[in-house]
Amino acid sequence: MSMSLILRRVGVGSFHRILSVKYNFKFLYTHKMSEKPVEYTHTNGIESKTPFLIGVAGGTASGKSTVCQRIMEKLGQQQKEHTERRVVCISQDSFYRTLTTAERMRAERGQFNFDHPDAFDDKKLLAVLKDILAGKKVEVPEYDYISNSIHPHHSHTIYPADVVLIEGILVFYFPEVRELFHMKLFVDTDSDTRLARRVPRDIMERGRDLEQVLNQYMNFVKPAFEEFCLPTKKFADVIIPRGADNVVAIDLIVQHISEYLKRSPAEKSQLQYIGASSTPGSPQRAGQAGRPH
Ligand SMILES: Nc1ncnc2c1ncn2[C@@H]1O[C@H](COP(=O)(O)OP(=O)(O)O)[C@@H](O)[C@H]1O
Ligand SMILES: O=c1ccn([C@@H]2O[C@H](COP(=O)(O)O)[C@@H](O)[C@H]2O)c(=O)[nH]1
Repeated sequence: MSMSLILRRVGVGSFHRILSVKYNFKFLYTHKMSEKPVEYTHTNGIESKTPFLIGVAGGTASGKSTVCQRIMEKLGQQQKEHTERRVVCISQDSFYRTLTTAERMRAERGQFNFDHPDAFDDKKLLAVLKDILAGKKVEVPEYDYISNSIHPHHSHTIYPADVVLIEGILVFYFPEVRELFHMKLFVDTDSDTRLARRVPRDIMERGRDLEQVLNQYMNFVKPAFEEFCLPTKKFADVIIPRGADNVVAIDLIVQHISEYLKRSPAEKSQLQYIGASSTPGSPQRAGQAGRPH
């Protein structure tokens, strides 16, 4: 079923309760020619493709990873060997920068702000995304939340794929990174729910105690969400209320990706309309006001 047919069946009114789509729904199903030519690169004499890059932002514990996992599952990608996957997912947390000794000591006491843009190595993230767009195989570090640092021995090899999802609290914060995305999703889960999910997750999976989690949340996570993450919601093309609970929204996104995967390479290159071209504040739209968040 095509996206336009789904829209007609669901009805535009109901659709807006399922997810919010910026400007108009056309973005999801209009085949607009890319303003940037799609680059075909050659690695070892093999033509490789430019993948469709999807940014997934949202507050901590909003369900970004779970939404990406659901998308991968519904597309039957989780069961595949890594080398065979057509859709892959990367976390921005893999791009936390290495802390100085003093910062590491503050982090151990829960006094380092991991929610501030300065905590990330945005240049490295940008370089890796550019390599991915160039069709290269890349190594992505694994982040260890217990030692608050990149794991010294573990990394993930990301093989060239058709669709790459990048999820993280600040993936829309850095303009150069933001402009690389062909589609931007914002997982919009209410903050009480997010805190209620973060507390058990950080205690069970990230080695924290209750007092530490609540102090970090009040001192850093909540203020930084309001200052740095929430304002980036205006850059999203699609807003997903309630995260992974929003099965209809996830199914619509899955449908869009499946249709993309069925296309020939030439059709794909035409479908790679540039998300940045519809982004308020991007060079192409300088002077136009962004939608308030
Ligand atoms: N819809 C949901 N219902 C219940 N628990 C959820 C839901 N979505 C996520 N969670 C749980 O909440 C925590 C945070 O979810 P996660 O997807 O890791 O969020 P994020 O990637 O945004 O930090 C995890 O423990 C996850 O299992
Ligand atoms: O060493 C660290 C690194 C990060 N955090 C917190 O993690 C979240 C981002 O991850 P989500 O999966 O999106 O929740 C961020 O809010 C940091 O506060 C950490 O606690 N320790």
